[in-house]
Amino acid sequence: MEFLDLSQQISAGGTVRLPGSKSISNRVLLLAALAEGETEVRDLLASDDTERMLDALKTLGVGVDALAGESWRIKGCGGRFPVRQAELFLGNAGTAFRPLTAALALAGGDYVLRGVARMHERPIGDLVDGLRQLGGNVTYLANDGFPPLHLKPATIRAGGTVQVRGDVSSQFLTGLLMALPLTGETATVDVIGELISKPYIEITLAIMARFGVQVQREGWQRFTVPAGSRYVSPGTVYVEGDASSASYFLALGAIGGGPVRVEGVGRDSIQGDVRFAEALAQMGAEIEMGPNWMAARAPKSGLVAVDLDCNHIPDAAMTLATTALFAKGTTTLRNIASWRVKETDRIAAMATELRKLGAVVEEGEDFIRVTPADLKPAAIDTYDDHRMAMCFSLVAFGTPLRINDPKCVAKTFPDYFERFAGVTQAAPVVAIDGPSASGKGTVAARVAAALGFAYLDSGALYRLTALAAQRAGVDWADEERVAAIAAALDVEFLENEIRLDGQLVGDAIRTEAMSAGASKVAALPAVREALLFRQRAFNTKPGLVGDGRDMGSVIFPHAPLKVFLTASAEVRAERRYKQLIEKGLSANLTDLLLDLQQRDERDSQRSVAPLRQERDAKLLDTTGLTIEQAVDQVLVWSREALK
Ligand SMILES: Nc1ncnc2c1ncn2[C@@H]1O[C@H](COP(=O)(O)OP(=O)(O)O)[C@@H](O)[C@H]1O
Ligand SMILES: Nc1ccn([C@@H]2O[C@H](COP(=O)(O)OP(=O)(O)O)[C@@H](O)[C@H]2O)c(=O)n1
Repeated sequence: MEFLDLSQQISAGGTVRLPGSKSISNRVLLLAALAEGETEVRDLLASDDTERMLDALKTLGVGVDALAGESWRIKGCGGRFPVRQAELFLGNAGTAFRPLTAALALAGGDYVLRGVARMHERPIGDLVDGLRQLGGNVTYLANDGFPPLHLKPATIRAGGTVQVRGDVSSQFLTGLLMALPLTGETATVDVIGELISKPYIEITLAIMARFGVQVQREGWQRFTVPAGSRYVSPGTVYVEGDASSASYFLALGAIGGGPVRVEGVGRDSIQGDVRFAEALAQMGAEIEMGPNWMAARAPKSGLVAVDLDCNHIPDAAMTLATTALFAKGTTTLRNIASWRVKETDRIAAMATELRKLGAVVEEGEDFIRVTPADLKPAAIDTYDDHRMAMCFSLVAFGTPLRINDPKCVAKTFPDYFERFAGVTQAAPVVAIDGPSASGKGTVAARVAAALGFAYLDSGALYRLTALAAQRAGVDWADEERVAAIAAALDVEFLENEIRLDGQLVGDAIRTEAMSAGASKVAALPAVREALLFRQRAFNTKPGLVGDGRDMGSVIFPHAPLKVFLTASAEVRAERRYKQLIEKGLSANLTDLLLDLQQRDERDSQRSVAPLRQERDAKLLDTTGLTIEQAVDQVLVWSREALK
């Protein structure tokens, strides 16, 4: 599985131009297709969900032309799709599936609508019931109440009243409302139960109005589409930036110092999720807003927990769940039952993954309660849910972490992690690589102490793996079993000692036998893979000095300073000889030189992460240098690079 490892972050600040809103993009595309006349849609969101809608419209015979940038020209079909029989695949795009179901059921053709497996688990029965009340001929192709669906031509009962439940997904009401003008008659929708996510209905009504259809609304219970309503292109439509996407960056500002400014949505937005900013303000964040922008910064006294009804911001509320990890006290997010029928069961997913990090979480049918704790590194699963991936990126302010399947963000925000990197600053790494006994460990430990950084002796992990394998009677060449041992190593790095399975092993791993064993197990790709995240998890604040063979090439490729430390083989053999003798271990200079040359050869020639000087690494030959001189040089470079 693909993954993305995030280092611990130190600060956040800067400006992000947001991608277009998903909710607005897909509504505008559908209404532009149903309208009379051509519509130019500017700043459309480029993502999986909008691609599903664009593909569907093309399949239905609607003229769809890509213009420069993220602009599209849609040739409206005046309420009648040219293609009368088609099979559509809509992925996991709820904002495409629900409204298209409604529009196509009333459009009088023969259509099959399918999605990915998760889409087939997301309820649609309430919408289908509404469409059947109008005479729509809709059949379930698998399970009752769920996609896939077969829509057949039907005689639509014009006029009258349709009842639809409002407490499962507001997208049912959105779908019905957008489709009703196709009947040409007066139609009224009565909402049964409390209508959730009302701000999304406001978006629907605002966009319908933009295309010339005024819905009359009595509270949130009754909506009437007048007879003779028809969609007419307004010419050009600009899609606002995505307010849900804004939530991650505002939260970054609130957690990481800020200010982080988002452009594309602001005070004048029609999206309900802009009210996420109010929730963040309640947590103490300092919020500023203009017509088309918002900015957040951290409060001096720190964020505080909230107890909040989140019905009006169901998507952005997820961002509060991970922001809560940085707030004092226990945060409770209420009235979020709709999370359970989204891309995944978001309450369950959120609780499971937060617990992996050490947070204390309580979940109920329609709420989640999060109490912060000392966060520990973990690999976070994202459940093919873009928002899970984006929410958990915030956790990097508390601990390094791994995000599994990070590309799921493509649903709404394909370059999210690049933008994230653009406004955050990671804890820096000084990467020191080089051959055996070049002085890496000595120099790295002293540089770390001088900078106040943590120190990673990566070679020790390979030595520990070799020792643990030997103790378990596992051959150093048995890749699978050695990798399993590496993955499960129970290690504790103390000030000047190392514990393996509770026992002190500082000297046991330094013997020449273990040097040879380490270099053998280090050549096994599965072993290196197993130790990858464990090493990256050392990248905490304020920073890290790591030494080894692949610190700069594989483990920390973005390290602001990479040093390649070396010395002549003879000098290195002498150094190692002295080191061993001082430790009271036996040693033979000739054997040491030979062994070291063999190890250099094996480390340089292996297929994975071979020892070599990276192009962006600075070379330091310590053959004629004292330790102090070597340390001073690396410190000079560090101060330059970390400025
Ligand atoms: N100029 C120098 N720089 C670093 N170490 C040196 C230097 N001169 C001698 N040494 C000694 O060399 C030995 C090997 O260094 P070490 O840090 O263990 O190397 P490595 O981690 O590269 O295997 C140590 O005993 C160290 O004190
Ligand atoms: N990042 C690293 C560190 C060590 N190693 C391997 O582990 C062995 C022991 O590493 P070490 O740094 O403790 O060895 P010395 O340089 O101290 O001799 C090396 O010979 C390498 O084969 C590696 O492959 N990658």
